[in-house]
Amino acid sequence: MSADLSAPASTTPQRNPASSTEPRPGVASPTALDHPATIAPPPTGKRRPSTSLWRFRTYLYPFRARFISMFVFASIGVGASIVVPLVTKAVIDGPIADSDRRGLYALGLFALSLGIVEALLMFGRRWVVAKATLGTEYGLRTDLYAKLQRLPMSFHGQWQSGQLLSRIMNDLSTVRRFLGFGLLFILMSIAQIVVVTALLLNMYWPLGLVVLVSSVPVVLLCRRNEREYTRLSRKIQDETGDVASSVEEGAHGLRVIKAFGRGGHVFAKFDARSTQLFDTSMERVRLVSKFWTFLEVIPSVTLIIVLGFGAVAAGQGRLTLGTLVAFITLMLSLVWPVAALGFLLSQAQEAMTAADRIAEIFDAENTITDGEAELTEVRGAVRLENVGFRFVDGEHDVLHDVNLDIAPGETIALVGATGSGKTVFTSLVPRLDDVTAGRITIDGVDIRDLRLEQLRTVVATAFEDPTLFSMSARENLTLGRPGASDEDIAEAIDVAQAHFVHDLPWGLDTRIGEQGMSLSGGQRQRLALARAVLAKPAVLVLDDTLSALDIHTEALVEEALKWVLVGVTGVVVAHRASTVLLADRVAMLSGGTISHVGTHSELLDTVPEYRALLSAEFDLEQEASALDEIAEFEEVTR
Ligand SMILES: Nc1ncnc2c1ncn2[C@@H]1O[C@H](COP(=O)(O)OP(=O)(O)OP(=O)(O)O)[C@@H](O)[C@H]1O
Repeated sequence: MSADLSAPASTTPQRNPASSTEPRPGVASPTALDHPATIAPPPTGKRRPSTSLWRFRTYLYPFRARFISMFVFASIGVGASIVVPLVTKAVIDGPIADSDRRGLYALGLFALSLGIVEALLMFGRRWVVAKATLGTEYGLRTDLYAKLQRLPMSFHGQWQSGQLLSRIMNDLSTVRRFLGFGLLFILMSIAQIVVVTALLLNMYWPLGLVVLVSSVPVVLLCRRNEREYTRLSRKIQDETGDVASSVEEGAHGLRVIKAFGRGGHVFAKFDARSTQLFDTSMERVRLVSKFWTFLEVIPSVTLIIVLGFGAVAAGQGRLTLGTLVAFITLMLSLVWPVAALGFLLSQAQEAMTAADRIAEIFDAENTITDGEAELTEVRGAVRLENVGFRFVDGEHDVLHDVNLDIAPGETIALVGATGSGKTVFTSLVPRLDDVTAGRITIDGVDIRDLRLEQLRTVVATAFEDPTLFSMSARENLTLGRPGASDEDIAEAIDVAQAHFVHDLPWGLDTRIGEQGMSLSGGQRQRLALARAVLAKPAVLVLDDTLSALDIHTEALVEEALKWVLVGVTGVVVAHRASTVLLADRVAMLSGGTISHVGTHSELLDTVPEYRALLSAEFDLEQEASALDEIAEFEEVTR
């Protein structure tokens, strides 16, 4: 008997495409577990862990035939292993005592057949169980990933991605190991202990009683260790998540770490977390070692007692030699189930805490839920009515009383100081976050009433921090419109001035490195911009997408954007006068609300704060163009 110790594969979490993921056929529906909770659960669970594991039973249903076969095979196998000592007894007390050669062959053949049946059943059990447990793990993992995709940005802001990674990989594997191995053997061990003890009592009750009494300290010890083992298991699982977070942050932030020469500092932090994990794991090993030692001692002591009393009883003729041999063989067959029970119960505890950690994600409140309304003809009129927003853990509103009417086809430039809430504003339109006050409508329909899939087709967003996925440039581009034609792709590339993709080694089929790190910041932004443009939305939201472009490329992209924004309702976060000029009107964010709306020249004339904001940018532009001139001069004079 061997535990399945296959190491879980690792993966890197990436930002979500906004689409929801449909459950796969043959896999339990995610809604089976998607109970909305009133508040997001804390990272450490307070519920009874066994409840979480029990909830996941629906994932076993598609494989019930296999699980039932597994139990049937295992039960027959255990039955066969119990019958063999009884046959031995019959052989010793019958054919051997009576020198009956034919009887000896018959019983010997029977015992041999039992052994073969047992081996075949073990093979059958392993074969049927593999698909069932891997399928259960697959179903759970798919639904967990789908749930993560549906959860709002506020959830992902609160959770470390390493913790999510450790739950979706390690904890799920722990649950799978328990379902495929631990649970079966706990039940089989208990059944074997009960049946064999009953047989022993029936064979010769005084010795049976000795065996029965010896199980009392085992049960007591299991109960005593249970709480401590659960606590340590939970701690180890949380600390594994912390280590995964360190690795993930270290890998993503490697450039910053190297640039600041903080490798030693970051390593020390990682080392501290790893050491903590090592210490807790050792603490659990110590607990288990003490427990096991005790469990190993009990059967040995029992065996000595049984052997002593058994020999005396056999000498006095109170039991036959065959019965004594069968008694001892049966009793020895209990050593493994009794000793394994401790390990199996620990595995059960571990699986329960793992299930608890997984349930915390399933229980997280999905605040961004699908509406039912559908826009038949999209015009793209966007209206914000008394909109307010506060982060879940925030103490004050980031936005309040925001009112704005954007006509179909109109472009609004959103201008405001750093931290004034521009990014928050842009995240509210595609419902990456939901307003906490007021409402946003598109063509008069509250966006919370719209089907999310339609909303995110109507609204396309390009972010300040352009996330690219580990896939080809083409796949990255067509994320929002998978069926886009080559002409559409070429047009979007043209608009976003992303022609550099054609110079990549395999052109559009070049795989962009993890998080697009093999591209420059400006290239990534242009690709992300092309992605948003390609989606052909009615409402295009650009959150400072021009910030990483040099002045010349920015001018080219801006020129192209003029054409993109024709006939599209646009919200463009702008820092520079040149970007503002793309818009029909400017909305200025100040003090958490839209303080002024008007044309660029109106605001320049009447709002000193606006003037100050843009002139600061103008100064920076002047500085940048001066630097460009110096660079050009150096290039020429080199
Ligand atoms: N997850 C969060 N939890 C709490 N507060 C946040 C969170 N994210 C942003 N904020 C706060 O919300 C405010 C608005 O942030 P936002 O990113 O929208 O500013 P911004 O105008 O886009 O700034 P910038 O021009 O620098 O990009 C800031 O004060 C910021 O600190």
